[in-house]
Amino acid sequence: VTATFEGNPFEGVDLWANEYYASEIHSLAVPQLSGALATAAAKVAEVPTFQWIDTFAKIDSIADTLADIRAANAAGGNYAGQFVVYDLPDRDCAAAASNGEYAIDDGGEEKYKGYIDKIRALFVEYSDIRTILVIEPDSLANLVTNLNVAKCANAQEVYLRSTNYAITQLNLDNVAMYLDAGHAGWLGWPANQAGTVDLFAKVYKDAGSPKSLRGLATNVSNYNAWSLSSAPSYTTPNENYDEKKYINAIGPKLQSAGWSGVKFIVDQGRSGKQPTGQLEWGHWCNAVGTGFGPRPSTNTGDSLVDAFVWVKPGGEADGTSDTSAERYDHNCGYEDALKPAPEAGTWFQAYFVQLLNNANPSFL
Ligand SMILES: O=[N+]([O-])c1ccc(O[C@@H]2O[C@H](CO)[C@@H](O[C@@H]3O[C@H](CO)[C@@H](O[C@@H]4O[C@H](CO)[C@@H](O)[C@H](O)[C@H]4O)[C@H](O)[C@H]3O)[C@H](O)[C@H]2O)cc1
Ligand SMILES: [Mg+2]
Repeated sequence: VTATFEGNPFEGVDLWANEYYASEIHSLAVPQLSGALATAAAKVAEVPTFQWIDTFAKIDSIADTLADIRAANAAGGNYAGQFVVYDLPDRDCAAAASNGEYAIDDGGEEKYKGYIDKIRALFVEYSDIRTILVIEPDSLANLVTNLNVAKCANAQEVYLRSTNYAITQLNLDNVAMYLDAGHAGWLGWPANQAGTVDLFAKVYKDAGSPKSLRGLATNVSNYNAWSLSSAPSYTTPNENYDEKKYINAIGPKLQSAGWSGVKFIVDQGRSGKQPTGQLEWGHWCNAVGTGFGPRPSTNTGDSLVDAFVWVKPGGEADGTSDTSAERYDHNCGYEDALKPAPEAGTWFQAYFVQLLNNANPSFL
């Protein structure tokens, strides 16, 4: 039976802790730990994180996870899956660390359609499972603030057409989608809000206001608090110094711009220590002084916010610190970036231990 639903997709289900992250922790992290830290690490593996589909080949891991969920649900469970769609051509156009497999000048737009088509086929095959998606981190946000970057300006139309393809093709009864919308320190600056609202409202309307497109995801792969009583030094002079302020600044504006039912989810996976150890708010790569944050929950206290979630799986690197690497980004060389760091998306043990030691609530 198709897992149709109304309203908040996080209500009335349990979130699945996928085997991909659990196996990273059990095979890579735990063996390097002992005593209390090893015990705490094993608990992190039980937290439901989003599974990043950052290559065409990774689509097979969606099938694995959906099969796991189907089996668990057949045994009495009521689980939903969480995935990140992340493979745009000329991906991560303003940075180097997360550049992807597809290039616009090498047929990337058509290849991306094939990527989306294969994913859609799985969600149709597993229409009995509720599936929650974050669509293309950093992409539209870069179109708001980085059209001065040649690679982003060149990618603009392809990003828009590809995003439209994704949200129309994945508009299925068992699917809920959230478009990535940067974070308070990115699109939350007053100067960036108008551009943000215009772009996201346009994308929503141009796609025909898809029923499955529930809203926006914020703070993905970043470290901001949900709600603070005072501004961390590095956030000044932005009045929106946490995600609650950012969301409540743009939510009503999006409603007025034609997205009346817009809702939000907020990544809190690496937000447990506030203030963080960042020297500059814009230093996004492997930031020091961070910890695992509030666990995924619908208990947000804010009618605009469906859930706190863990989108970026803590322990997977943001980018390599190897200055000779092709994907080396200078952001990963800053003093407040933990080093030495491996390639984006690969296991970064020292970072995992940092998050574990600084976790709030604690796993220890
Ligand atoms: O004093 N003032 O009044 C004032 C006004 C405006 C100011 O300008 C703002 O300054 C902000 C920095 O504070 C900039 O925000 C940064 O923008 C970067 C992209 O350009 C983001 O990087 C991405 O981060 C992702 C993970 O989040 C990575 O996955 C991804 O690979 C990576 O590319 C940073 O997060 C984000 O913090 C704004 O654009 C800029 O408009 C500044 C001051
Ligand atoms: Mg990144």
